[in-house]
Formats: sequence, structure tokens, C-alpha cells
Amino acid sequence: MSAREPLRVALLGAGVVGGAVARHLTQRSDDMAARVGARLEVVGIAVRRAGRDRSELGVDPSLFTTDAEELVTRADLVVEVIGGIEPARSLILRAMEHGASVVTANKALLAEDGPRLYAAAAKHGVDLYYEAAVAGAIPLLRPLRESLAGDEVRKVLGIVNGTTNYVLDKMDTTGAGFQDAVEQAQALGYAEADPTADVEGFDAAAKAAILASLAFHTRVSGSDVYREGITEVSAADVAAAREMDCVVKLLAICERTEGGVSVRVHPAMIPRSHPLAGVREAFNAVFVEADAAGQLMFYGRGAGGEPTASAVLGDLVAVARHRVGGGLGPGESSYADLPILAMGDAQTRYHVSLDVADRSGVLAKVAAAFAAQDVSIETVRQQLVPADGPQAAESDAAGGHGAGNGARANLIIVTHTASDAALSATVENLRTLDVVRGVNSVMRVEGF
Ligand SMILES: NC(=O)c1ccc[n+]([C@@H]2O[C@H](COP(=O)([O-])OP(=O)(O)OC[C@H]3O[C@@H](n4cnc5c(N)ncnc54)[C@H](O)[C@@H]3O)[C@@H](O)[C@H]2O)c1
Ligand SMILES: N[C@@H](CCO)C(=O)O
Ligand code: NA
Repeated sequence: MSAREPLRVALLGAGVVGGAVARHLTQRSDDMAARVGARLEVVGIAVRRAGRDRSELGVDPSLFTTDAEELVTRADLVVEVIGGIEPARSLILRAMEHGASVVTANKALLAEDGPRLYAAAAKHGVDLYYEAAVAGAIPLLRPLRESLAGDEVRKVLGIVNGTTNYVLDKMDTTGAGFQDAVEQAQALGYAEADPTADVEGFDAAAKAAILASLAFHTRVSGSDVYREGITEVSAADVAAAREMDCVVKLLAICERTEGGVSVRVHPAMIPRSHPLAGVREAFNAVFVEADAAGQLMFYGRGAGGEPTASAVLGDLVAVARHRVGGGLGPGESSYADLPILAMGDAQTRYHVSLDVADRSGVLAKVAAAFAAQDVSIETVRQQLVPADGPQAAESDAAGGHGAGNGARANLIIVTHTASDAALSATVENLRTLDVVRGVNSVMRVEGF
């Protein structure tokens, strides 16, 4: 054990993540002291409600306080695991003003106001670490901020939200309903306090913004990210993917192209043979492609109290070591200042399933709609639909028009890569064709 003065640690929040952090800090304090070179003394744990029984955490009950504002003024190191924008932001800024280094898991705040936090950290000469904010336990931000700082990152592609991966996995493998699967993810501690942030893609978009900022040395905020969640993914989409030997995953895709930086989050079909297709339950996986390094893959638990606590504690040890040995970790790097491209400029591929009349000339009209936008078709597959088949009923209900009640077919088209603008214009045109009774599903295709 070190003879150095203990470092005072304030913990803000004792929920899923904060509870696990508190337990580890208490139970493993000797190891932490040996690794840091000073004891980490928890001087307070800010909670919203006093008086609740928290005996399962095994910490001294007198440490709990509802006065977080006061607590952050008497700490060397502050761990913020409250979540949300306020009061987390004000507390972090106040902590820095009082000279504390900060560890946070708060991707929502970093994606909304990261530059302000970085500026405050630089002004007050303190650290700001947030490995837990993206992909939970997986060491990903430190590799981007430090290990790859000498390389040129071209692409970051992955599954960064555990809740939605859990839901899509259950829908694919057990046929579970959407709501049931969300509730299971909540019970397991993966989901955000409001799971809308997960299922609507806001959580993944915030993480994509953080990843793109670090990868491309450019400020990218959550609102710069094109975002679609999984609430519109239907059983028909999952089934269509299965027929293609694909699975549906919510992907975060950050790319550096000649024109700038493209950052998007949306569901996509990927082949079952792709390594991301094997990412099950709440696991996360991220590919990074860099000029000199080539392809790197990061895989592990992206959510849950214990895995997230691992990343928080790793950061806490790092910033504590800086206090003992001097120096600071990396600050913001946004010198490249690349333009952020619109979604229409993104290069992607589509899988389109159409309900069409089964008569001569249909294929030619459909193909012409693709050609009009200069979108090249890779494959076309036709399946006859029985006149009273369930899909017939579905697309009639969806307002299919003009093609009458004659013989019908499903036309499944997969395109080559084109701009997202050309692809969505093509789908809009298809909807107006008299030979098209309805559009069953449209989904982007990645990873071939
Ligand atoms: N759960 C995960 O898997 C996970 C993974 C990575 C990152 N995160 C992030 O970690 C943070 C915490 O997530 P969580 O899952 O532990 O959430 P949680 O809802 O379980 O815990 C948050 C706690 O903060 C408390 N709180 C709220 N306002 C407070 C205030 N003003 N003062 C004191 N306490 C207050 C709440 O009562 C709650 O107990 C969030 O930023 C989240 O995005 C969570
Ligand atoms: N709600 C998030 C927690 C991890 O950041 C998820 O499901 O991935
Ligand atoms: Na991480």
C-alpha cells in the first residue's frame, strides 16, 4: 500500500452501473491502491432518494448523499453514472472547476455537448475519460484515442447497442415479440432508463457520433448522425432476411470518404456468414479499418452493470495514476474538421420486396425505375403468391393500387451499391407504378 495521500473519489449515481462500481471499489480497494499507488477513498455517493435500503452494495451507508453539487467540490476524481443531460453536465463542469478529473459513461451528454466538456477539462487541467460510453466493457475508445493515433482510420462499423441486438436476436432465433424482448433487456440491465433511446436508435447514434469524432478528428454530434431505430423492423423483414440467408442487425457505420465523413445508424441485412451476424444477445462488436493497421475487430459485452463497471474502473485507475505520476491523458482532437455528409450521399445497397402483378412487361417497368436513377440491379427473384395468400391480404390493406386482382408475385430485388438518395428515389418511383401493388419491405444491405 502507498504512503501517498488517498485520492478522494465521488460517485454520482448508484443505479445499474454505479452500484457495480461502488461494490468493486469497496471490495477490491487494496488491489486498486496497489495499481494506482494511492488509495481510492470513496468520499460520497450521490443518489436521488436518501433512505433506500442499499445494503446489497456493501458500502458505508453514511456515504450516501442527495447533495451531488456539494459532493463534487470535495473530490479529486468524479465518476458520473447518473446519465442524461442535466444535472449530469452541470455536475461534471462544477467538478472540473474544482479541479477534479472526470470519468463518465454518459454517451448522450458526450454526443450532445462533448466539445464543451473537453474545453472545460483543458481549461482546468483535468482528465475526461469515457471508455464505458461506447460498447461497455470493450476497450475501443482508448485504442482509437491512443493506439491508433498514428494511423488513418477509414471506417468504423459495428453493433453498439446491446438492447436492440438482444431484441433482434430474440426475434430471429425464438420468434419472440418485440415488446417481450425489450422487457427482457430492461430486466437484464441493458436498456437505458427510457428504452426509447435504445429502440429508436438514439443511443447508437450518440455512440456513432463519439466514434466518428475520435476516428476522424472531427466534431460529430448526435444530431449529425442519420438515425433509424428498430421499431419499424417487422417479422416480414426478419423473414425476408432469413430467405436471403441474412440477419437483421442495427448497425452504426462511420466512414471517411473523399467528400467528408458519413455517419449513420440503421437496421440492415447482413449475410449469416459475416462475423457481425454471429453477435448474439446483448454483445457488441466493432470493426475498425485503418490505412496501416488494416482491419481490427473488437468484441465483447456492451451493456450491463458489471461489464460497464469494468470500463469505468479502468478509466478511474488511469486518471488516478495521472494524479499520482503527473500528466494528463489525451484531450479533444478535432483538427481535421472534415465536412459531415448528408445521408443521401452515403453509398449503400437495398433489398426491396415488391408485390407485383404477374403479367408480361412488369419486370421491364420495374427495371426501368431502377435504371432511371442509375441504380444497378444485382439479383432479381420472383415468387408466385397464391391468390388468397396472406401477403396478398397484407399489401391490399397497405393500399396497393392499380394492379387489379389477377395473378400476382413477389419480386425481390437486391441492388449494387448506389447513393442512398438514388435508392430512395427509386423506391418512391416504384410505389407509383401501376404494376406494383405494394412495397412489402425495403432494407439496406451491408457487409457483402
Ligand atoms: N446500463 C448499461 O448497460 C450501461 C452501459 C454503458 C453506459 N451506461 C450509461 O451509464 C449511465 C448510468 O446508466 P445506468 O444503467 O446505471 O442507469 P440507472 O438508471 O440504473 O442509474 C442511474 C441512477 O442515477 C440516479 N440519479 C438520477 N438523477 C440523479 C441525481 N440528480 N443525483 C443522484 N443520482 C441521480 C438514479 O436514481 C439512478 O439510480 C448512463 O449514462 C448510461 O447511458 C449504461
Ligand atoms: N442501453 C445501452 C447500454 C450500453 O451503452 C445498450 O443497450 O447498449
Ligand atoms: Na468501451
